[in-house]
Amino acid sequence: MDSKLQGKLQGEILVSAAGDTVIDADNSIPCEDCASVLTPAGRAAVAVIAAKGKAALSAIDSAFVAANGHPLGDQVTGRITFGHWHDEQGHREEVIVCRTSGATTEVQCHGGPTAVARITQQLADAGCQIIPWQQWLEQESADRIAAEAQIALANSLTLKTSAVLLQQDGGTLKSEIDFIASEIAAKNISEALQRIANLQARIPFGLHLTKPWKVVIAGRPNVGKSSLINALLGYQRAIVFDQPGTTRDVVTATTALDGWPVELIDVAGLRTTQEPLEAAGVELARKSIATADLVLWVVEAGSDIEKSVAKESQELLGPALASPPNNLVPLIVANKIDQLDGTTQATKPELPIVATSALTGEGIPVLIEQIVKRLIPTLPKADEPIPFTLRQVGLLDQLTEAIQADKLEAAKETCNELTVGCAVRTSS
Ligand SMILES: Nc1nc2c(ncn2[C@@H]2O[C@H](COP(=O)(O)OP(=O)(O)OP(=O)(O)O)[C@@H](O)[C@H]2O)c(=O)[nH]1
Ligand SMILES: [Mg+2]
Repeated sequence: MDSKLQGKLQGEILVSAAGDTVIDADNSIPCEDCASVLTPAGRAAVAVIAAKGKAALSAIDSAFVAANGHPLGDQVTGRITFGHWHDEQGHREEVIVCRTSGATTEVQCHGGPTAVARITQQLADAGCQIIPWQQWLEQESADRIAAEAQIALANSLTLKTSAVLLQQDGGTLKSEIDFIASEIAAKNISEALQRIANLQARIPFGLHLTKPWKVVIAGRPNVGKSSLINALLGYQRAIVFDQPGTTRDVVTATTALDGWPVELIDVAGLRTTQEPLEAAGVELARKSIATADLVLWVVEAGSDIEKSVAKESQELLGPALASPPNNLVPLIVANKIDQLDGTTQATKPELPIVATSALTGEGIPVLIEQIVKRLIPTLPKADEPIPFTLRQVGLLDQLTEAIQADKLEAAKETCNELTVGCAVRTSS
């Protein structure tokens, strides 16, 4: 597995673009009396609070007065009931309550934070543990992968990433793991290992379904990096100025390229400088490059691009760029092609270079195409199973190790752990 993923597995909790803690916390610890706000925080029209357990249900029963006059216990399961929520200070609020199953009840109230806080506080005072919505989803699920897909969907950034996650929510990944488990049971070990390897090859793609790919736009000062980020975004995000050393801070913007979420990162032009502020910018630029999924190395279009690219990549990025791991081989962009005359165009370099003009927009569609090709070299087919959480990644590694060590019972248990949700575990 690549070292970046390994680092993440050792304790980092994935954070979505919205800054929300998402899919890799261990949400499987069951709680008896608990409640959770299932709708996002904010001034939404309606909030949904789900609760389960004896303490929760008796707290709802004493605060909720149904318009049909029946107590909560007599309300029909699966049918919504209009009524009022009362608190100890005598406040009254219109709510809809639904017993969604024998054990769980949903309260739908006004979506403002005060209404939500009042109801959850009453539930907490009655002894209910208030848990995050991700934990609620996992606890209530019979299929752990479907719960993870639903959590990931809330953090999905584009229609394309959502479509892939919906596919996994619908059972594609679970069916594959179940099939692998049956192959292990039948002792078809090489087939099982091959299928696990196929899943593992799709991990880098899967983990980016909830986290944009990072693309750093790097190069010498004044080559048009900031102009390119603006051209790719379609609006003026970064300051452009005809003076080398304009960009100092790291400027980021999230967009979709061909429907895939990408964080574009514009940085200071790389050069040796004695000016402390610019040197700080160059240092930040190097740090961004080190964590990128792809680096665009921008040069000014001209007759001796090959020479300048080779020289620059050695001087400015050092051996890391000259012989990097695959994903950091930079994509060379020759910008300002509008300045080339007929002679220099005729001697365009042999290197695989994308020629652009940030000024006129020429070459930008090709650049987008090439970026996407580099980020997603093989696009999985619509119905392919794709692992998309660090928990799944870790368990797939564990599964391979168990099979290779001929510990087939442990391997079957790992398959079970991958797929079976908390609701089944706690009931069995
Ligand atoms: N003719 C032409 N000029 C361009 C093009 N792209 C950028 N420029 C000009 O080049 C100058 C520098 O552009 P920037 O985008 O600020 O360059 P940069 O690489 O971000 O520069 P630093 O932030 O200083 O590293 C500006 O005057 C731009 O208008 C282009 O494609 N064609
Ligand atoms: Mg700039």
